[in-house]
Amino acid sequence: MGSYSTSEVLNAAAVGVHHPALRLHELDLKGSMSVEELPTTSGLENGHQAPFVIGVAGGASSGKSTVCKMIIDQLCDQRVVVVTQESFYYGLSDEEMIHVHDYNFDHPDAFDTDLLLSCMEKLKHGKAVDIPSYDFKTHKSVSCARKVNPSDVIILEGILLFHDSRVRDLMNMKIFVDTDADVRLTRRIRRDTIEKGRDIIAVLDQYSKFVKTAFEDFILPTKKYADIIIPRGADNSVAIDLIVQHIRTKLGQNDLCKIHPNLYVIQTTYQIRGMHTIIRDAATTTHDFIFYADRLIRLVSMYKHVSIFLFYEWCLEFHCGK
Ligand SMILES: Nc1ncnc2c1ncn2[C@@H]1O[C@H](COP(=O)(O)OP(=O)(O)O)[C@@H](O)[C@H]1O
Ligand SMILES: Nc1ccn([C@@H]2O[C@H](COP(=O)(O)O)[C@@H](O)[C@H]2O)c(=O)n1
Repeated sequence: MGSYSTSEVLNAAAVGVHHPALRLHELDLKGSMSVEELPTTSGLENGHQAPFVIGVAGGASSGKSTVCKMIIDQLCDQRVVVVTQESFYYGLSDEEMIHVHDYNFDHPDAFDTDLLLSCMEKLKHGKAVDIPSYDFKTHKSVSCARKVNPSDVIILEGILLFHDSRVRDLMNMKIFVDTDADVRLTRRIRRDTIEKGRDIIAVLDQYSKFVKTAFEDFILPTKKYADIIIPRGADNSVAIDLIVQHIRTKLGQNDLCKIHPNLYVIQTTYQIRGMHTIIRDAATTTHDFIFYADRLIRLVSMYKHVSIFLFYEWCLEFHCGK
């Protein structure tokens, strides 16, 4: 990597937030990189701009909704909608209601993930959808669904959002809110007793029987899928500022695409950021500059949807008869 230490390139690429997705193998800039793999921000193929989808997962009462609210407040000039995973809880049957204390609301099977996927598919394609409303008192969906209109940004929030790969694949950015277990439990007791009117013994029973185990078995293992981990949740305003900054950059690119319909913006990857860092550095050797500049130009000129270079077939006949 020429005269660059790993930490220099890492510093240039990382944005300051704990970023588990940044791995050394991604900095193998000279390795093969398929142009086909590079997405663009242009949504021209289907005539509308695909929304920027953010997934926010983490334990119950970790502060997910509060983090979402802070992001929305800062993105005040954008159309943002929040879709919560809890809207997709299966309603309990009469039989299940009798044994409600034995029902595991923290298991992946408690959610109608197929319905969530179909709602998200519609939203992603610019269609309004009816999102079910869930009642934590009756443990059932209520009849008045919530109409959600297509937006620039969709925030998907819920404890088990990173569990199913089909749901993860919908997301442009995955955030895990990482709050200590004792803080989560304290907040849960306060919320469930005061806001949901539940009995404290039942809250503690549910926690030790299902919530704690499900966190360890299903939620914590999905932390590895996160692009960004926010320690301390909403208290971490630095992380939230950086996330909002990143979203603004992405949305800015979408805006450019709206103004210039023939503009394709190749989405930044760590490889691209690393190459930019290298070619901008005055200490870069001529050889490295040519190598990385060439790679960057190739990415632009070879992109499968960008027909900026027209090719004509010519048949040349030489005097010698060839
Ligand atoms: N940083 C914080 N400091 C104090 N209380 C908080 C903080 N973040 C969240 N809370 C409170 O904790 C409870 C759970 O937070 P919430 O954002 O709803 O978590 P989640 O969506 O993960 O269940 C709420 O009553 C909320 O007001
Ligand atoms: N009828 C229900 C449904 C869910 N829960 C609990 O809610 C928690 C998830 O919600 P957050 O807002 O905290 O993410 C989860 O731990 C379920 O146990 C419930 O108690 N009753």
